[in-house]
Amino acid sequence: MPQNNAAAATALYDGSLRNAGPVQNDTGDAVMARWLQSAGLQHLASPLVSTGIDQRLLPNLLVQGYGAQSAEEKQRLFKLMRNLNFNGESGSEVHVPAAPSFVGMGASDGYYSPEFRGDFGAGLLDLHAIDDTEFLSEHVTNEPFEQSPFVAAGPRVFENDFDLLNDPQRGQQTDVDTSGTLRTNERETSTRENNVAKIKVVVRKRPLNKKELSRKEDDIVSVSDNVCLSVHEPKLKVDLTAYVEKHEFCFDAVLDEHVTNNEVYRATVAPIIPTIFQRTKATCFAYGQTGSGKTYTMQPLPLRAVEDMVRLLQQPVYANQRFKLWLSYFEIYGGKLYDLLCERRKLCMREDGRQQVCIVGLEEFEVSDVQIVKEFIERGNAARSTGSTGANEESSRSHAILQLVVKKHAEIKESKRNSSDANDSKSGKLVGKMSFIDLAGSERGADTTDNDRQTRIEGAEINKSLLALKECIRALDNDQIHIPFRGSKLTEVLRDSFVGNSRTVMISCISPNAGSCEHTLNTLRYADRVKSLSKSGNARKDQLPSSVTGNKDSSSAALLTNPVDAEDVYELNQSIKGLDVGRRIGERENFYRNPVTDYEMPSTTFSSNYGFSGTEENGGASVSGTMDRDRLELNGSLPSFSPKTNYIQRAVDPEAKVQKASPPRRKGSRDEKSERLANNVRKDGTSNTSSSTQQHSSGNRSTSATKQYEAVVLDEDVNAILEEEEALIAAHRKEIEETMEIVREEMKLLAEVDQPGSLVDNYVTQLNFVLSRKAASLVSLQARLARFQQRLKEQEILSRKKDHR
Ligand SMILES: Nc1ncnc2c1ncn2[C@@H]1O[C@H](COP(=O)(O)OP(=O)(O)OP(=O)(O)O)[C@@H](O)[C@H]1O
Repeated sequence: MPQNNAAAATALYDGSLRNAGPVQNDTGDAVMARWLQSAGLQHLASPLVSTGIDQRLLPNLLVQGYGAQSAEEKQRLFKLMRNLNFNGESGSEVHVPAAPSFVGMGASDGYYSPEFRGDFGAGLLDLHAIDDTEFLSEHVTNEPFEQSPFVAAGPRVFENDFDLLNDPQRGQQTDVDTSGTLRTNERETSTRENNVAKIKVVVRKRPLNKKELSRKEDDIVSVSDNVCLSVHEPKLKVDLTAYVEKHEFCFDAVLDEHVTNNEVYRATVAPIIPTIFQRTKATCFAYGQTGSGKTYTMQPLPLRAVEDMVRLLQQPVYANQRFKLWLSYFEIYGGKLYDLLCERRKLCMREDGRQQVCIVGLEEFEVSDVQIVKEFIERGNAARSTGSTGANEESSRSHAILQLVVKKHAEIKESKRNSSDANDSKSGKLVGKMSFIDLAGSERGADTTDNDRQTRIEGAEINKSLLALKECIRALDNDQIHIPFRGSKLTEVLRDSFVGNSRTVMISCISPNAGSCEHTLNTLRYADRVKSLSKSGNARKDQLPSSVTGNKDSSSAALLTNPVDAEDVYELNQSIKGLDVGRRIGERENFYRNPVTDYEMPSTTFSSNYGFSGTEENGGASVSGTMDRDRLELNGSLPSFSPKTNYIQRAVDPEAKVQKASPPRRKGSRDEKSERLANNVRKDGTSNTSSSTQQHSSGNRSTSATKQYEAVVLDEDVNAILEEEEALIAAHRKEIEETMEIVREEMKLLAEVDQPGSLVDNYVTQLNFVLSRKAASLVSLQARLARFQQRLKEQEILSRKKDHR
């Protein structure tokens, strides 16, 4: 039967689209009947045959309601037509109904046959994809993934993105082969592979842990269905009456504390795996505060992925093409790369001529079974940089990246014939890549109990990379030509996952206890921004019932109303706050020195900047009406935001920073920044006079501006220190090389002077020259060292001053 399906598809396709005349012979009828049968629509075959209706009229049947009665039948018929590419061919004759809400996909995305679809649709900056990967056969037969019990429990959860993989109805469209394994028809498989959303945001809530239970902490996160959750924030009124503020969020999926790691895999990574064999570069990462379950969530995913990938590799279509799976595991710590599977060897990142990211020295290991992968992961984890935080004894201080790469290897015979291909055959040609990233705890940067310089620098790096990551994901999903991957080492490393045919899954991990409320909210807001600002996210949110939208958390709701403006101003704050690396500041209206908070604007700050009235005493729902009106008014005055946008572009866009490459301590640069900041604050003050909260906080504005300015300066310092540190180390290396060269020259001089009859004058002159060079080199290094020491002291004083305020 599977072969029959393929044959039927081809025959019908050929018959209906390529032949000029209709296919009305017996073979055509039989093919049609079989094809309809494959979609569970066999009962439509007989009337068609008996009436001699031409298949080319099939599209019109949908319009006329011929035969297909139920909505489900019509949908199946429609899918069938799309698979046969009737739409692409028949032009105006065909009625194309509105796509059934495939979030993030155009109505026709991924549904045309290879001939019409072209090269996997529009990719972002798809410059290297074609050069660097093999063009693979679209006709791939895959084993489908197991139906998730989780999905079954909530059938609507993944209906938009993952439905075809998890659709129980698919049983009717698949056939069982002799070995008992499920096989899908080829065309449907390739269609499905392109139907996985470009970005998926999933939230996972962990259960209360022992400590939290012993402290009798409340679980403040309730998962209402599999896509929405509520955070019940305990609050106090001014008169100390307790009340609860409810924040609602909706995502592509919300996984509660009962969901197992297997189910997490099926909801997140499983649907992407087949696409890796189709030239896709995918990224899955976990985000959240320390101790929220990122590592717990991320660690099993590669194992499950390898299981499925190995199964796919064994399929003849891939085995015949000599596809192999390779694993590497490295970490980014303090902006530097270390190989976790090679004694933490320091790695260098380079770009080749085609801007392809290449991590020099990174060891890749071929893997063919899960057990080996398990061992590699354990080995890598043991080498990972961890430290203790209040919330987690084994807190990650680095971003760990595990990559599974599918490569196509040339035949040995071929490589012998053409020796220039020898290297290729050894390393293989990249087909697709799956990167798993266990991000450092998002609050690492403001570990208030341990705020030494090293921790602050670590925190600044973490903040920078999280902000850059969000920027890249947004750019990716909005089909922006410019992807700001230079924003951090993390995004630079993932550069090739942000171009071409890519997929991203973000798993936001949250802790349910009341004590983590603020962090939980900030994690959810970060996730919300990643999702809601994307095209697909907007589409989804637009469909939300107004009650949900109205109840949404204020900042999220603001973004729904006008994502661009709100985001721009939000980014202004983030660009300032995200750069902050010191201890938490007490005043509530100012940003906190906490990286989680660094990605979120406290509601009062938000209100003060925008004239929104989300005060503490108002629940999200009760203020939403006024807030929306205010926002709409604000949205009407777009031009007033442009200076901020300019600032944001300069402050956030790391490429702009790189291009300017101005010395960080240049006075002019600080003055410029200060001026811009002051302008922004002035703008805020003049454009948002309607808000009560703004009035409330206006008295603090100048202090706030000063602190924001200080934060920018502090960040500049941290960045400068990191740059100078690199430069110092490089200079030291160079100095050693020079010294060695000089020593060699000295030895040569000694050897010469020892020769009988040598000229001592010559020796003295040359030695003098050599020693001067040696001294100059040392003095230069010492000067650099002294400057660096001074910078460290300045930074220390600056941050202490800030801490004491
Ligand atoms: N869904 C869950 N079910 C059961 N236990 C969990 C779950 N999520 C996390 N845990 C437990 O919570 C603790 C902290 O989890 P984990 O180390 O994964 O946090 P993390 O977010 O990676 O922290 P950090 O950023 O500090 O590394 C671990 O002991 C882990 O076993």
